[in-house]
Amino acid sequence: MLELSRITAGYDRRAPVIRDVSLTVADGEAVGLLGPSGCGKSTLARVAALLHRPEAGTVRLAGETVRGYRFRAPRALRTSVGVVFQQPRLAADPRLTLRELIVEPAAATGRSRELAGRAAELAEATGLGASLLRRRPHEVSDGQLQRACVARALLLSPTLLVCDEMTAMLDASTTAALVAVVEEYRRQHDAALLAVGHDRVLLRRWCDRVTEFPTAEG
Ligand SMILES: Nc1ncnc2c1ncn2[C@@H]1O[C@H](COP(=O)(O)OP(=O)(O)OP(=O)(O)O)[C@@H](O)[C@H]1O
Repeated sequence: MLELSRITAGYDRRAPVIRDVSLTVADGEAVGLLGPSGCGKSTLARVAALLHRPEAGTVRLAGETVRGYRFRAPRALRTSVGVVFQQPRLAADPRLTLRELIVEPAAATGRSRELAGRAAELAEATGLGASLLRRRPHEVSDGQLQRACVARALLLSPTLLVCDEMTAMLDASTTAALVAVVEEYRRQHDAALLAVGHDRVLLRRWCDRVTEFPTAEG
């Protein structure tokens, strides 16, 4: 599903954050990625989600070699990856209601009407009732906003989910609820998962395999 080969990436060409890192996630597999703060896990997750162009190395997604990142990535490839970030407040457009936030990826592909029912199902699965769906990000808690971000990430039925510290700012019950939603989605769609985090116990429980950064693969 995802093959990251000898990736070098960062924010300053002279001082890359990650050097020569490789990682593979098989079809339907859940891989946990652990590592100390600042080692570059989020940077690698952003490369995997086609949001950050590496300086060197190859990314293959669903058998295709990735040549463009962000808006330069082909839409079909971009929408085959769902991403959930650590800080929902930075990821979510503050002007949108939670309902609009969930359905926005469909609007970008002209499929809002077709996917309205799916958006409602995902809102229900993530525990968001009608009154919360009418609110904007500043009117809900971090946990409620993260529920909407998970629903949004699943809307276009991705075959790979990248969860970057998805549960870092959540309490135990919201963590359990959102991990259960992701797992149910993966069971139904046979989707793969790359879960980045600090919580070894959670990742061991959640994933088929947990790897330390830099990965054993290189
Ligand atoms: N947009 C950016 N511009 C410049 N440097 C950045 C940027 N984002 C991250 N960095 C730097 O890159 C390094 C790796 O950051 P990254 O967020 O990938 O690490 P991480 O392992 O995910 O950390 P954490 O576990 O604390 O989230 C850090 O030194 C960080 O300061």
